Amino acid sequence: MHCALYDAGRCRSCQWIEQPVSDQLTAKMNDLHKLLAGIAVKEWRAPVSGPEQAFRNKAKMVVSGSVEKPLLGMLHRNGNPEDLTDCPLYPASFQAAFAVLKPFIARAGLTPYNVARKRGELKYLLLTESQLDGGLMLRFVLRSESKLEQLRTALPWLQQRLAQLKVISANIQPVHMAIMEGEQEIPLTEQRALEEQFNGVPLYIRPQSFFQTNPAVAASLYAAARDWVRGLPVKHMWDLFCGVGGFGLHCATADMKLTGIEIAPEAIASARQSAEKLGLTDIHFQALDSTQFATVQQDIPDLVLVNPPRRGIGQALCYYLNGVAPKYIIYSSCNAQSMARDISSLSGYRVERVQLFDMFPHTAHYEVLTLLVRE
Ligand SMILES: C[S@@+](CC[C@H](N)C(=O)[O-])C[C@H]1O[C@@H](n2cnc3c(N)ncnc32)[C@H](O)[C@@H]1O
Ligand code: SF4
Repeated sequence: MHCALYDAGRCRSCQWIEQPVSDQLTAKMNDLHKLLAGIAVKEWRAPVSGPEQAFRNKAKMVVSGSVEKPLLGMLHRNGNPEDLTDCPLYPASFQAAFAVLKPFIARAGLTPYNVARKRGELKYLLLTESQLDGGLMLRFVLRSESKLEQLRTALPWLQQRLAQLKVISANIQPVHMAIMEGEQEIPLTEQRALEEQFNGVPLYIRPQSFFQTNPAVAASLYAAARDWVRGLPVKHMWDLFCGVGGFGLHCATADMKLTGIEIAPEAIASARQSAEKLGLTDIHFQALDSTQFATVQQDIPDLVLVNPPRRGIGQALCYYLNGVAPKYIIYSSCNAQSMARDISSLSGYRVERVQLFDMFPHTAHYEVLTLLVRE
């Protein structure tokens, strides 16, 4: 793929961009084979990839520059700002949105936050698009509430020009140079969630909850998990680290009991909304720590699906699973290294099937779906 910003040395985030995607896939498969070298794998499925560009549904833009001439993009290590509104990973609709957002920042008087001087208000713009209808969610990450009224007053101008904006909120992040988002989220529209749909399954995107950023590949991943689960005698399953419920909602049937566990309450609100829309009643989504939930359960399911953050599921959950021994485990991971470590801590399981999903093209990262069966 070609990226003018990469060629000009202005952004080097896509370190593999110069290699054809087929070579990238080969290198990722080699990496996965190496990480699982000590483990017998019965079936390797062919890797799944999606579009090479315009595949991201989300932009996280650092706002810098001046209020009259804001830049949306990132800061280099030396603190110099870079405008990335032309990044080819975003859909064309984002460029149109950025073109309206820049003058809006000036109209609303949202002075970009200056990291070196610790001054200014607007730190980030977070933009997400639904594939269902092109609806947009926009979040303003602000240093404080001091410009909130100005923002509210100016919003109708923005909404008139970007009719696809459905969900708008302000996130307050008072801490300097800390994680991107703060705890306080202030809704600025009545609509609080953006409706999405993968494979006919309704999903809801909200502020403060994880949502997959490559919708085409994520839809294939969820569909694969659904097909694998439907091929097994599963009447009761857990979806741990479930986020907005994508895996569980795909797998659930009217005669299956599903429990979904996720730490972020906003993600659980989305998952419950989907379950209600699907009319499925034996679905129980709860905002809890996965390990704390699991370790006090008596009713052990046929299948436990896990999709943890990069750190993996951890020793405590592995030991617990060894003890209660569900018949099947499906492990979906964005970090094959921690997944390989966790699998080697699981005893009494054979690896039935492995499939790579190229969720993060042009980088060394990938997603992998693994089915483990009790011996
Ligand atoms: C890789 S995401 C997967 C989300 C979801 N399965 C999906 O497909 O969108 C990992 C999720 O784990 C959640 N998480 C992190 N720590 C957790 C914990 N200790 N217990 C439960 N969920 C946790 C995160 O909030 C995040 O939503
Ligand atoms: S993130 Fe976007 S701008 Fe940066 S190298 Fe990749 S494609 Fe180019």
